[in-house]
Amino acid sequence: MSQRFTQQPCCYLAPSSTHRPVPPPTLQRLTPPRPTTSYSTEKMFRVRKAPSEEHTLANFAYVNKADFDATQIKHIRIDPGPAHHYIFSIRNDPSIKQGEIAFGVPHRKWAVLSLDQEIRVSPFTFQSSEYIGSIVLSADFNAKKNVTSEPLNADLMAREFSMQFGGQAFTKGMRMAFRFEDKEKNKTHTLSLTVKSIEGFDINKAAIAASGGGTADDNKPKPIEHGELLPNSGIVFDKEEGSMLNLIGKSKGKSAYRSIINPNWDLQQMGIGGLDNEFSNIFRRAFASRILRIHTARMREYNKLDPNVDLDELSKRTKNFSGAELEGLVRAAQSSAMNRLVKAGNKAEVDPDAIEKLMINPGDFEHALENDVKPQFGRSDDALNRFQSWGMTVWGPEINDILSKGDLSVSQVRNLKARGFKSVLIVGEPKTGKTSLAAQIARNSDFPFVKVVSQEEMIGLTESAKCMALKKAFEDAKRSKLSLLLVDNIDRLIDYSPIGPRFSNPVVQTLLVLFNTLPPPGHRLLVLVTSSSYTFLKELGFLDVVSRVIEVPRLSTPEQMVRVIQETNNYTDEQILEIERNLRSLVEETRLKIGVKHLLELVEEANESQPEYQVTSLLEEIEAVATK
Ligand SMILES: Nc1ncnc2c1ncn2[C@@H]1O[C@H](COP(=O)(O)OP(=O)(O)OP(=O)(O)O)[C@@H](O)[C@H]1O
Repeated sequence: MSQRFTQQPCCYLAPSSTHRPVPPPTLQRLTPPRPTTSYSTEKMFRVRKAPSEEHTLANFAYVNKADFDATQIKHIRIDPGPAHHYIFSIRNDPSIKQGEIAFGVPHRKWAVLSLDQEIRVSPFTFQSSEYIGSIVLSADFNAKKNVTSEPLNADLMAREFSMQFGGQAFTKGMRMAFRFEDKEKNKTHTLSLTVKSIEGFDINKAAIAASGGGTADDNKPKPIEHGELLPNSGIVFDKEEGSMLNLIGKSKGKSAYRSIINPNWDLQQMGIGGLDNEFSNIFRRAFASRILRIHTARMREYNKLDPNVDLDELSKRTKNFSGAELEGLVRAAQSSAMNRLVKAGNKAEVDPDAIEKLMINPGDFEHALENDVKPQFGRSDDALNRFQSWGMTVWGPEINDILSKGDLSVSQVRNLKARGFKSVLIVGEPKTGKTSLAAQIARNSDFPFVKVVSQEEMIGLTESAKCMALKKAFEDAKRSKLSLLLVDNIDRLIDYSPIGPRFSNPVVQTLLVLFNTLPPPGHRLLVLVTSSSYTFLKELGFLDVVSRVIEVPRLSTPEQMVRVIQETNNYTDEQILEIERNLRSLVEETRLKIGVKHLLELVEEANESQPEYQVTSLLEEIEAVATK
């Protein structure tokens, strides 16, 4: 039997009925080894809007066939700036002119693209290790007006998702819109999704391992940054933090553990047609035999560790954990296993054979990782997400400019040879989006250690305890080789009050010392600081210790304001025109300027009124700001 995949074109079994026509994605044939990215046909394109909502929902980037023929090129890579790139699947659309590339709003927000921006685009091909075994998506309603408390069936969503997007490219952090129809209830829901994590597998290595070659590691799923979705990839939905979404079903939630290969794994159905049965069986066995195997000395000694637990895999997932945190993790897994042996009734009873029956399994570690122990060191991805609750609207070139300046500081720190420390002050009026932009720079940096220091974590601390906490945050960051610390809202950290003015001198002095101390040799640190009190920081001497100042402006034109309002998806095209008309005269009369966060807050407030008054209410709120 040949180990190679056959050469016939393969097909994807399109769903028999979906609420909207989904173009059947053609799955790439698997021919090991797959070529890597080719830059030979790199071109410059201008960013445009996706022509319709349907285009946005199909999750592609759209180009003219004369530029890239989508029957030949499935995916592209765009390079909006020197430090980051994004991958999209493409479709041809005759309404897109040559030299143009169109994206829906979620994609533009994710890749921080402004309309008319010029970007470099090249064809992209995934490697054989970049097939998606499972993907975790966090979900929320795409607009407040669509919020419902009725339960949404995550299994149904997972099925729809794989039908709609099989063969497409997905990347960690990617945002997208997803519409699905609950046929039982005859309802359509539109959600916004963010890709939280992806596990990939190497289809070629797995085949080799299945026939006895390669190493044990070859057929394990591994976290990957991006990959191609197979119609049979495991799909798990989490609800976005703070979302009203009520998910039910097996495909939901953090605790849902789904095997990378489900029992009905059928390569024919996956669209990888033309394989003989023998190969399919070997392939299926290769994955069925993989499950996690972990051991810890004491537990193993007493035969309390399920042989399916895999320490190698676990150590990869916990590489940022300290010794104490690892110990805590093992203990949390133990107590999860113990809980299974406790019968809950009127009074809790422990199974009399608990000691014999106690067995710590992979699910216990999974549970402990998700719920109990989070590393002190590592990336504060959750915190960064929280700072961008409304996403990023590129309301003007100013945003790209700010992010490029941030990227430059990131590259400078990365390229420092010996030891290095740079700090960037991100200043602007209140509610202009400073923290969110700092979070975007942190996200783009891809540094292994990213931590946030904010007043929220220091509530209730005395002045000296606060100084200690700050010292510890800097020390922790300096311990890692390449770190980024986001010191959010320094004004609040130093208890600054313009009346007086008052501030905490010990905290200021501590920060000045910390900003003046280099990390140890071989260690590099970038600190991003946000503030609304430029003049005061200048008086304190802060500007002498920071390497760069980035200013975040307010929105000052009706076009910028309309763009932000439009991207909330709360208004019809007619309503947007009405808002635009009114804003034009208001801005002309009052020279109104408003921060992006402030404007988004007003949209949210206006949404609380009856639908027919929402536009009036929004305009009144904005007018009140303008005339204050
Ligand atoms: N282009 C943008 N730049 C920044 N934030 C944006 C942008 N587009 C949308 N947003 C959203 O606006 C909000 C900005 O809030 P953020 O806390 O960053 O503002 P801030 O200036 O730090 O506020 P404050 O002065 O109250 O501390 C976030 O929810 C973010 O998702």
